[in-house]
Amino acid sequence: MSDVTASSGANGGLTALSVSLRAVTKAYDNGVMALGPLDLAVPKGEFISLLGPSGCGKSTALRLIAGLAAPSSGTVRVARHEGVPQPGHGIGFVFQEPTLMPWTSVRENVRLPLKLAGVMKHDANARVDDALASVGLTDFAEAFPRELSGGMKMRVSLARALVTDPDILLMDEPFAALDEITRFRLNNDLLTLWRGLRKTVIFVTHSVFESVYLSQRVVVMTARPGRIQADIRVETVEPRGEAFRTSAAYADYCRRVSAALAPSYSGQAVL
Ligand SMILES: Nc1ncnc2c1ncn2[C@@H]1O[C@H](COP(=O)(O)OP(=O)(O)OP(=O)(O)O)[C@@H](O)[C@H]1O
Repeated sequence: MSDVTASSGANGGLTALSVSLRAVTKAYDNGVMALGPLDLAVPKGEFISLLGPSGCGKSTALRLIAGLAAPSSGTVRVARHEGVPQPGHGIGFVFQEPTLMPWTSVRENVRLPLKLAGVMKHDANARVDDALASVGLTDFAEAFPRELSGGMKMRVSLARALVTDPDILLMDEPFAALDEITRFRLNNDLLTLWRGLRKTVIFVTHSVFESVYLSQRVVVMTARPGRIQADIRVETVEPRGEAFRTSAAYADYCRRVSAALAPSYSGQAVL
């Protein structure tokens, strides 16, 4: 039996947990066993990365958490705000492709989730302005997507995910297509945002370096069907910055995470 539950925190024992997956599996209709069994508990406000080989089920895990797909077995629980109804069900999703509407402005792209939730334009405006300011795009509100660089388009996508003030931000390889300099900059800006907003972030990446730089916890998954190979806590002086990126501690964490990933591409037994 699968069970997808939205808990308000007062029930379901999820007071401190944002997301809880218990013995979750996912088999697609074509017979592909994509995931699991997977157990994962993410406390509120934590920034975790899911790292694993291509096709191990990382995107599937995000889709299950977002309620875009149902597990084949097991339980997915997501804690929600109490009281105020949340457009977007309290979850913001950022994909690798910014998927912006090319025919309209940055402002209208960011307003879309509020529009879909029936929020009137004059009520939405202040929230759109806040979201644009949070990603440094105030001056580009009236620009069209074609006028933006790849990094700026990704900022619009991030603003669009933030505009509903979700509790949880799911990010599926958002910076994978960007050049390294833009990626580093967006990494830093994302960390600044996270420190200010303290949302729960579940960040999918293929990059060991990115996962260690960004997250408090790196969850390394096995090859398909994805299970947890290692769960590594990254403890360092906050706030993180270039000093961390070039430190011996950072290199050491990267080595540990790479070692945990190794069996999934070398076929070795798990240590
Ligand atoms: N809708 C679907 N129907 C059938 N199979 C699917 C579907 N979505 C994903 N799969 C398969 O499930 C497995 C896991 O896919 P998923 O996209 O979750 O992996 P991933 O770890 O995110 O991959 P990548 O890192 O390459 O993006 C893959 O083998 C994929 O082909």
